[in-house]
Amino acid sequence: LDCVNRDTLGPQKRYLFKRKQPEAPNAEEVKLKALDWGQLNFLHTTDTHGWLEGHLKEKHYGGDWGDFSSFVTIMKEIAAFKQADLLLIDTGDLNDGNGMSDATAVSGERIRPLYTARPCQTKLANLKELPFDILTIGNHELYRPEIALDVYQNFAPFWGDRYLTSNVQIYDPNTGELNYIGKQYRHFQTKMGLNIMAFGFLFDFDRGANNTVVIKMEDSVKEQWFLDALAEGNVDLFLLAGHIPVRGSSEWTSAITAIRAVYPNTPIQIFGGHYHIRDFVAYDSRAVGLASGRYCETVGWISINGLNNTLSSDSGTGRPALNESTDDLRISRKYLDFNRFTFAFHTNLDQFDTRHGKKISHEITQIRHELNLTSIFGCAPQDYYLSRVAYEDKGSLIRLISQEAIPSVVVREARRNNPRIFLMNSGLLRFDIFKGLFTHDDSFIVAPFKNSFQFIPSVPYTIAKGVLSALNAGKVAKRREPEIGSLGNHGNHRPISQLYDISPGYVTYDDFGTDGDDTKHPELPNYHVPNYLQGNASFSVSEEPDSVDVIFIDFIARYVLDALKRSGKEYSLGDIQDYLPEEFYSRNVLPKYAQENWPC
Ligand SMILES: Nc1ccn([C@@H]2O[C@H](COP(=O)(O)O)[C@@H](O)[C@H]2O)c(=O)n1
Ligand SMILES: [Zn+2]
Ligand SMILES: [Zn+2]
Repeated sequence: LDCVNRDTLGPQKRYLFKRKQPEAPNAEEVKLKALDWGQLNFLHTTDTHGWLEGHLKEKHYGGDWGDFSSFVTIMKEIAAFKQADLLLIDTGDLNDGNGMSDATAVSGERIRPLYTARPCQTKLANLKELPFDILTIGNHELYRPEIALDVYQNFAPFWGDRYLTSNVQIYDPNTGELNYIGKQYRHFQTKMGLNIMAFGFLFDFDRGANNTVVIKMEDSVKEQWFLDALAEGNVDLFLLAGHIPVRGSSEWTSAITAIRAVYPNTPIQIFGGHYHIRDFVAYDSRAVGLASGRYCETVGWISINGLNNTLSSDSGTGRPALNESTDDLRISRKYLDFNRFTFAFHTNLDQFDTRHGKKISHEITQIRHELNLTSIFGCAPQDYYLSRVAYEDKGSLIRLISQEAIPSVVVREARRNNPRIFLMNSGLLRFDIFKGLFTHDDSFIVAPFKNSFQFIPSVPYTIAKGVLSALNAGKVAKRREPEIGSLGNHGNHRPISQLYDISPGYVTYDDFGTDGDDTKHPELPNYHVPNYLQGNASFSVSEEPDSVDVIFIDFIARYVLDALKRSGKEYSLGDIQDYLPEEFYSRNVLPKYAQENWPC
């Protein structure tokens, strides 16, 4: 392959037969196990949110998009050698969460091309770097009209029938027509001859920009085009890629029910996302779903054997979807840590870089430089965690933001002495702050959104003091909380049984048990984060002022109105004013706070 550096790759047998443990790059020495390969295999990313530079401050998630490109390219070669299929899937939310994606005029405009980058010509048709087979859209591609348009005009056309938005549409600015952003489905044959019908869905999202439409999934799967697609027949496996949590989502129930009405036994493989966790669910004896985390921390792996009642030569691997099932279908799943050590191990190559992967890594460095991502606002005096410590802890990020940073930097001079409360959704905070340099990049990593501050002046305190609890009891302006058994940002939790001397990380308990994490980490603590937070200024908690200014993030305005009503007073949109005269967004709070409070 032109894109593979033959000097380092060598003949295939060098990496296919000599399985040796590559030298661990640092103290994080772990014993990984070879992956179970099947007839049909998948690698999956989701909710990358611009983290293509990798985690610069956490080595165990330190691989970048170039490393991943090399990994995927070689894994596809290994699949070809094994006469197996390997498909690469992504389930959306490409922007919002990192300087790489958000320090640009239109979020994601510099990172989306890194998905489609094809700087070397290949002799093989369809070999793209990265060679995604199916992608779908996330809610973050739809919040702002210009992002949705960029996806529609540039990203979707590149992928053709690989970019599936079966229930997401956009008004074409040139024709005024309502069109699907991508294609509705793809019916294709794999290299090894498996017939796959793929769809790409978004959860029932109602906050998209005005130029977009999301059709509820229960309606989508009743539409004629969907029924016609099912009627085409000749399907060995349904592949449903969706920006939808795999556990407990009525959206997936609708899709599985619709397919099962026509195909009671055909395997269904779901790839989900949006909750930012690792998870795997068995829906029935031939339908399973995988969620592969977030932020380029995880690469999900699935292998399937027994399709068309044929067990491959590697038929010993995998297990039935349900414990009690006697079905022939054998499935395995793994959550791989996104780092070079993992990629080297599973390609069985110490040097697994392709020329193309190196180019992508190089381009990432260039983009970071161009976007000035390493410029420094200050030095954080300690770590601040979103959910690793309790709210009362001085290392709590949500306490830092709600009690200190916002009250100190979000000030309308004319009302500086008025008692006031600040209300915000915790979902606007995306990641921890680590002690040390706090950079331009970190400011997007922690709080990427351009949400502005609004307020209702002089609300009676008797009403205002009930708003936070009314908000937390009401509709959620955040991703829905996973159910019990699947808590928090860090996956499902279980007692630690097998630990190595490595960094804390994901410890996952899913429908197949506790052996999903490729690297065994000590478990991170995980404290509940309420959906809404409040800070106060110009009065103390023991005081009862007559009235307060109620200041809030515009993203939650309608929920605040609803909560005020439930607390006893009805306000309307007309009562809401901008709090700050100039453009100042939630993403600007920490840079200003760091400049004023965190000297280096
Ligand atoms: N302008 C915005 C947009 C989104 N949010 C928060 O992000 C959550 C969704 O993120 P996922 O990665 O889980 O899709 C959303 O529920 C909000 O909490 C925001 O604060 N401001
Ligand atoms: Zn997301
Ligand atoms: Zn999402």
